[in-house]
Amino acid sequence: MTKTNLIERAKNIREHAYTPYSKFKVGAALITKSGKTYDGCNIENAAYPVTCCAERVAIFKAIADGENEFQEMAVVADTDRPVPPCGSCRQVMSEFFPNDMKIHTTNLKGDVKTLTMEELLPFSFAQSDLSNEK
Ligand SMILES: O=c1ccn([C@H]2C[C@H](O)[C@@H](CO)O2)c(=O)[nH]1
Ligand SMILES: [Zn+2]
Repeated sequence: MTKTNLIERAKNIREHAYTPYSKFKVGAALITKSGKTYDGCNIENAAYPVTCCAERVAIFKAIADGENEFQEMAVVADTDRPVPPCGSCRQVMSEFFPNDMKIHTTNLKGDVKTLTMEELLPFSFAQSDLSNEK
């Protein structure tokens, strides 16, 4: 799958975003090493903090489906600049994405900013940091 196709998938699922509170729709598309795609949109809740971002919906769908090796992700929103994933999503991404994995952040105007996982969340807290705990 090309970067353009992945971005197109993110744009399509963005239409399914459930956003009665913010009206801010986000779409994310994730491709696994084996070539499967998992798309996500943000899903809000009347209890605002319960909201789940598009990126995490896509990742959690893949994990629940038994997939845990990832290749590339695209994220899109109607923003002036390519939409920056939030801190919670960056942390979840860093749990599953290799340091050199590419994340294409984009907007409806077609601006694209591609970052590696390492660039998106440097010096991230990881499983290996827990090793001294008894
Ligand atoms: O990268 C982002 C940034 C925000 N949101 C969602 C969360 C909430 O539903 C709305 C406004 O923050 O956008 C995402 O899904 N991904
Ligand atoms: Zn997020």
